[in-house]
Amino acid sequence: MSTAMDGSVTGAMVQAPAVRMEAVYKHYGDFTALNQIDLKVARGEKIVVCGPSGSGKSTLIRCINHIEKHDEGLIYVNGVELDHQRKNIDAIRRDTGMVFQSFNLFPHMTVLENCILAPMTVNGMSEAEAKDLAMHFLTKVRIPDQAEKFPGQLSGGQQQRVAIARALCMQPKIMLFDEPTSALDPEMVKEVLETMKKLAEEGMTMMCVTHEMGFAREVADRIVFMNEGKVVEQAAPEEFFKHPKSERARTFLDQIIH
Ligand SMILES: Nc1ncnc2c1ncn2[C@@H]1O[C@H](COP(=O)(O)OP(=O)(O)OP(=O)(O)O)[C@@H](O)[C@H]1O
Repeated sequence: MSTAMDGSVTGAMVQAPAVRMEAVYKHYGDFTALNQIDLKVARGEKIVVCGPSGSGKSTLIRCINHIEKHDEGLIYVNGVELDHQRKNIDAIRRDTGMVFQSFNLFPHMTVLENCILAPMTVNGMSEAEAKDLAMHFLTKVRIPDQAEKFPGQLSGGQQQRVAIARALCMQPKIMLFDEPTSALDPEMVKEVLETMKKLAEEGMTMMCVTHEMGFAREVADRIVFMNEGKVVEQAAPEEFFKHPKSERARTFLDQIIH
């Protein structure tokens, strides 16, 4: 089986892509934040979404698990349509783990309580099962010893790893990251990127909005470059960094790569 640049899969077994967006628009009043987005992400693919501030990167990610509602076009997650009647929203949310810049942990709950909440309330797991699962993922992100602490007692990097573990506890098929390291002190960035890299190596489908171009080079199968609500170009990292096609991508890369 092989993956084409547009995210389609060729070979014996044809599966629906992890994400398919067709002519997607998102408007805020008169402002068009997403302007005719056509994008496919194959299962197992790692996509880095980059582009200037305000280009629509967060909006794109947020539309995929319906934190934002797209206005026009079609979005499918693992072949299931994200319909405006919201019939499939719960299933799609379960399939898409989301990690935000600001961690979004409940401050009054311990790390473990943060991690077991959704598996128990949404997936109907018993407390014992949910705790086992949470400890498994807290071990994976290398902070099992922090399980009884409150988020405020942890470093930013540790809080973000809790957020990743919490998302993994829902056993998602796709992980969506929205600038997961941009609120962190520089020394914390590496540990979060290492965690993400490990997930990538294990075959997780990932879409990451990030300015971490070293991570993009190393981990991404494809870079999606956005400007003014559009996907302006997409290419494998070596191609994108060496030969960006658009003037806007060249300027962007000049600004962020020193
Ligand atoms: N809730 C909202 N109401 C109105 N405008 C919004 C809203 N959310 C986003 N926008 C606008 O949509 C545009 C795209 O925003 P978005 O956050 O997706 O950009 P971005 O590329 O992720 O930017 P950044 O890199 O600065 O986070 C911006 O101009 C932003 O001001």
